[in-house]
Amino acid sequence: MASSILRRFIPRKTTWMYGQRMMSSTIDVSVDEQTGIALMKMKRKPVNSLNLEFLQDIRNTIVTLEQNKKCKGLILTSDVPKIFSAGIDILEMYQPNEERLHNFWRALQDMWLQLYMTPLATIAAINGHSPAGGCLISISCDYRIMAPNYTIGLNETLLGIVAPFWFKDAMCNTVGYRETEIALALGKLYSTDEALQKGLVDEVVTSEQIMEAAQRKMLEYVKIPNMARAMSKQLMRQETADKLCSTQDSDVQNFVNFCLQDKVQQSLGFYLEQLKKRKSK
Ligand SMILES: CC/C=C\C/C=C\C/C=C\CCC/C=C/C(=O)SCCNC(=O)CCNC(=O)[C@H](O)C(C)(C)COP(=O)(O)OP(=O)(O)OC[C@H]1O[C@@H](n2cnc3c(N)ncnc32)[C@H](O)[C@@H]1OP(=O)(O)O
Repeated sequence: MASSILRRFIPRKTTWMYGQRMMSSTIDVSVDEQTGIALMKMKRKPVNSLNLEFLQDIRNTIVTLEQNKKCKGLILTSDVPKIFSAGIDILEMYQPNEERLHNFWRALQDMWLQLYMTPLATIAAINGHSPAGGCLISISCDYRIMAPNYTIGLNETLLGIVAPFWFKDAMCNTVGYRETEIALALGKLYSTDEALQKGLVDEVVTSEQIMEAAQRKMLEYVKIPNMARAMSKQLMRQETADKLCSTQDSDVQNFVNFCLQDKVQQSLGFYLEQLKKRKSK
């Protein structure tokens, strides 16, 4: 069901499958073949930040699950306490190797296209903070359930960087144009309650209840005839995905040019310093 454009990219194999379990160093996946529901836990310590290899692993996992005829739905969550994902690994953008920077952004694009357009039903069980790239993963799922007392949002401007148009589009499709405009300008990180109020997440339950709630909601999704559900998703999302598909190379070049600017490097260095200082307080 994912567009033929997406099928062109054959990902590197780094995920191993043992029966109904798949393992890599950063991801743990199990598939319940009775219900057709897969559970993917991100476990790239300390904060599930998204580096090149982790992005490839996430994408490979989705591709492998799509090929499993028994799998209909995917629940994404974190195995790292209190953090869903800290977003892009800032060290990929700070003082980068230019070739790796190209590959990194391409991997982020490809992971996003795979997740956003997957015919699998997807639910994010957001059991921790979810800034920037973490928010992107969440809003790319079909449904979001979040635990209380965490934050989520596209906070890029706080780092002196800009959310690319496809982050913006995914956010607009979730909370609407005006809310996205405010959120991007201010680098807004929403509390769980605010996120629920704005429709950035669909449900709030305690951390203890989140997996049960995700399973319950997923059963609703996988009960719907598969092809009809997947085609409805495609109907809603294809236009947004195509916008990136048709400009992937120039988007990579824009990103690389942007990152290599002295001002951007200074901002990223400053932000990393603040993160370390915050820790030592
Ligand atoms: C017109 C437009 C033109 C051009 C545009 C073109 C292109 C666009 C350009 C750029 C787009 C980039 C899009 C970017 C997306 C992103 O995702 S950027 C990342 C944003 N993420 C954050 O801001 C999160 C920062 N982290 C935190 O807030 C906290 O760490 C946390 C709340 C997630 C967790 O808090 P704690 O549990 O207290 O943990 P610590 O803060 O102590 O962190 C532990 C450890 O991890 C390091 N770390 C944290 N986050 C990151 C990260 N994202 N990347 C790398 N490293 C991270 C932190 O520094 C600590 O390290 P150590 O001190 O232990 O070494």
